[in-house]
Amino acid sequence: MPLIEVRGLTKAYGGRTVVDGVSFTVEEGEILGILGPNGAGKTTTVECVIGLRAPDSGTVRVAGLDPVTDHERLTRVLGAQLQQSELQAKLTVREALELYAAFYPHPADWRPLAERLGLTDKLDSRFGKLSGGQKQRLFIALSLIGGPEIVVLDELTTGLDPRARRDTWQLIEEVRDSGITVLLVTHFMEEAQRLCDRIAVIDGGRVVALDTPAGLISRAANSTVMSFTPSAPLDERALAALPALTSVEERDGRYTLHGTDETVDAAITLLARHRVTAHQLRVADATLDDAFLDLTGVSA
Ligand SMILES: Nc1ncnc2c1ncn2[C@@H]1O[C@H](COP(=O)(O)OP(=O)(O)OP(=O)(O)O)[C@@H](O)[C@H]1O
Repeated sequence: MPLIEVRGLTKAYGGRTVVDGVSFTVEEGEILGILGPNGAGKTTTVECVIGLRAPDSGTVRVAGLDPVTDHERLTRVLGAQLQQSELQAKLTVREALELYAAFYPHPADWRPLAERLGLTDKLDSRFGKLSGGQKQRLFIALSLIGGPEIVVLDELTTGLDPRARRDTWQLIEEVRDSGITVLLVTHFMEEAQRLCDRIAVIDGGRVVALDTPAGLISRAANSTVMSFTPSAPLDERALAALPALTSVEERDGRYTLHGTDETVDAAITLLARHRVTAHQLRVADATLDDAFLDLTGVSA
């Protein structure tokens, strides 16, 4: 049985539908990513999963519980870090951990948690004085303190420098490896590709694709990109007739072909037949970014 099950979720604000029949499941032990352009309905969806908002229609079950009517029991199995989480600036890290531990009947010991998250030497620092990365580590600790089976992380690494972001990714992997199921809202393609077992792409309040990162990439219309500078002029008509070619551009004598592996094989054969050398030949796979652009029409 999936740990999270969302079926036909719909939510409107002031008559405007922003989540429109969203369905997905999150299986035990996986990291499911929710990816989508600004205003796609990601946060609203996640707020329904954690019981902060009631759906207009559809059902949400988390570990078999209704997040709205079973909210009390839900907090024992689900921890959350929300977008733009804040704490009082004067609260120390230790005070925050103790305060959150007091919310739960059987909290995890916060000391090893703080140790694991590299917060031990920050226990007496005030929240307002922490760096962005330290704040995020504290929020991860706070989301784990109740000993949850599931954590929901919304835009966890927004605003972090690349180093802090990578450290946070490693922490999330450790959380998953400890057996906790993760629902992750993110804007970052690299983050989604690295961390997520599956990704639900949401656009305009609907799930437009749900697949593994590799599965999404293979759906991109232009799954392979080849570029080269030919040693002699090319027969453009022969190029345009290459199989599975979706576009060809020429700029300052350099050609870029979008297509599939079949296009690349045929282009190489064509060049060889005409005894043309392909200088600075580059062949690259499409990225999750390309797939996202294809699916949503918006660049990440
Ligand atoms: N409380 C609210 N009242 C009215 N409209 C809202 C409210 N919360 C969100 N919206 C609107 O609903 C739409 C979806 O917002 P939501 O925050 O769920 O999207 P998102 O995908 O998380 O966006 P972002 O990536 O920008 O955080 C947006 O157009 C937003 O302006």
